[in-house]
Amino acid sequence: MTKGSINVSVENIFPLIKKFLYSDHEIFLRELISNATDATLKLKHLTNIGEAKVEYGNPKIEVKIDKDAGTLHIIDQGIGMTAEEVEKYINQVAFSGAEEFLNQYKDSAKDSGIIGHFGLGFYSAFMVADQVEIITKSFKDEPAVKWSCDGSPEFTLEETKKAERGTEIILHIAEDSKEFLDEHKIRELLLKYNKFMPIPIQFGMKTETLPLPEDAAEDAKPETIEVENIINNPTPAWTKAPSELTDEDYLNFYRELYPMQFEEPLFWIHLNVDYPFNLSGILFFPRIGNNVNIEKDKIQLYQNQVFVTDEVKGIVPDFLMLLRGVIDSPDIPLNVSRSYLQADGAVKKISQYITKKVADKMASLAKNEREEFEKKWNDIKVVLEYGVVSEEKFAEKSEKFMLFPTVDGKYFTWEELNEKIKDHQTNKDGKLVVLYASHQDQQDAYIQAAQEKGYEVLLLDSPIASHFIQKLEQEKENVTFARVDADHVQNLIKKDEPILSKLSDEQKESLKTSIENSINKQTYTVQLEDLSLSDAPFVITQPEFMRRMKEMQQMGGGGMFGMGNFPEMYNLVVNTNSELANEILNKPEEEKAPLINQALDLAKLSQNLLKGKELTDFVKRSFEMLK
Ligand SMILES: Nc1ncnc2c1ncn2[C@@H]1O[C@H](COP(=O)(O)OP(=O)(O)OP(=O)(O)O)[C@@H](O)[C@H]1O
Repeated sequence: MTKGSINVSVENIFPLIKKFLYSDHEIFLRELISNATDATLKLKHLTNIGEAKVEYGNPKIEVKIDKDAGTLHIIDQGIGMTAEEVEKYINQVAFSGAEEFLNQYKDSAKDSGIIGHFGLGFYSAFMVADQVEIITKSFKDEPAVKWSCDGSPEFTLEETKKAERGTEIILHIAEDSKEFLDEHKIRELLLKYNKFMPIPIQFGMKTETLPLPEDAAEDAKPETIEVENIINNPTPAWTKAPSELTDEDYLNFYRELYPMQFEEPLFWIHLNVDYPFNLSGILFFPRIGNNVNIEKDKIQLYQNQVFVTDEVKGIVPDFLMLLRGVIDSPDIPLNVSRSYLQADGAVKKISQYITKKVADKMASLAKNEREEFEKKWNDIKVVLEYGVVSEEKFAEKSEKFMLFPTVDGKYFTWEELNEKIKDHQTNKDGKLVVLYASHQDQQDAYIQAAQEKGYEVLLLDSPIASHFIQKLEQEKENVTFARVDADHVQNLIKKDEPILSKLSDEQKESLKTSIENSINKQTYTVQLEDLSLSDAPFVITQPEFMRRMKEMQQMGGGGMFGMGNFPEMYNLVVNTNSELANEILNKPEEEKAPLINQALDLAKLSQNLLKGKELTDFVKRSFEMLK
């Protein structure tokens, strides 16, 4: 037996490891299983190239709990180690890695971003164990050895008996880490980190019911057998070529990934690239609608099929954070802080690649499966609008796939829309005015008025529509958007048409004064307009600019500073050519106010602004009038 002391300058490194990595100490299992996987894959490689003259077979990794002994075992059938290799890889290489890590990050250890994702490898075992043993037999014809270390720099190394090739790591679980002797806990960790690792992982046994033979008697009981409980799927969909997969395979994988999601994804994008970086994965578009909260079931990041995190900010562009799925790349540096990640060249390229793939997929759907794409539009528009607003590269490609739905269920691309409305909706200054509603029911009166004039009205109702519109106006020359209630329909698209007025200037002045005296001037600005006889006498409008800035501010970002808290302000458009205007003018002074108030309430009602006591009073008053 050899006794030795690990060459170490830090007096006792293990308590330090434990302390620094405390918050994330469960990763020890992932690290040890990764090592077992590497050892197995190395053997596969060596047998493939004829370097190892042994049978590769169907190796597995076994995880076992021995409650009585207080130990957790990780057993593989990989290449194993000779005494010399243990000396080299465990006593020297692995240790120097751990030491280097500690020296480098001691001071910044509180930045858990660094610690959490640092592959500390074998020595992370000491986060949960007060003694660790390695029993290993190399695939080479050499005796098995046992290494043992109790967390001090002293270790022992001796020959031992082990018939099969491979390595068994035995963790004597420390008093404060007993939870890792709990089956549920270990199962949970295996499912979290190792669900898609490439070598089968066995954890205990399970009972399987055999199918009954066809000619079985009616009361026959099916037979059951005990089989190894394999917890992972070693060949998940993203590791296969898209040509090998059917739609059903993708849907099955989605269910496997998110067992608690009962709704199917709308479509998916298979990512696969190996130059200039290596990345594979599948992104799913769930039904998003106007719900922009992401709490659970996020995109998961893997490194060679080992789960790393579901915090993918910085790697996946922001607008795609609402998607689900998997990204697997060995090229994403995990041992660095978030701010560094965002500046990393490879990571930037990955983000750009993903953006491009999503844009290409959308363009192909819009071109080849237009009808289906239209049906799904409502569920994905938020993501795409967000993409246009936040990613220049995405915005550049977006004309091919952004759709503009109308209030009556038609969908146009920008080009189609432009073609359709350019003759009728260009104003006297040569600007194309795109009309839209944000709420079909609430703005019905305005929508109807616009449609009566032959205008197309879009329905832009996503929570970020105002940001999206703002962006389009910046990008496109001579285009302006106006919500249908931004002004009286006559003024929405100003044309060079002669305006005739029935009232003289003095009459208008008197009408304006009477109205202003009867209403709340803080909220409503009276605006007299010479409209046609059939146009509504009173209409409430909200100027586009003010309203949009307020909305943008409320949604976060953009908008003008302080606008979010600005009081609501409206214009009260009064049609001077209406019969009602005439009535008001000609009524005796004391009868004007009731008439004006009733008309204002009606206008409010059609803008959904009449609420609470005002509404109750209005209804009462209206009933009185019917008597
Ligand atoms: N189960 C095992 N079978 C064979 N060799 C192993 C096993 N576990 C560890 N080793 C050897 O010990 C070395 C050190 O392992 P350790 O986990 O500390 O670092 P690593 O795997 O090289 O890197 P990382 O820090 O990314 O985990 C490995 O490179 C490998 O040579």
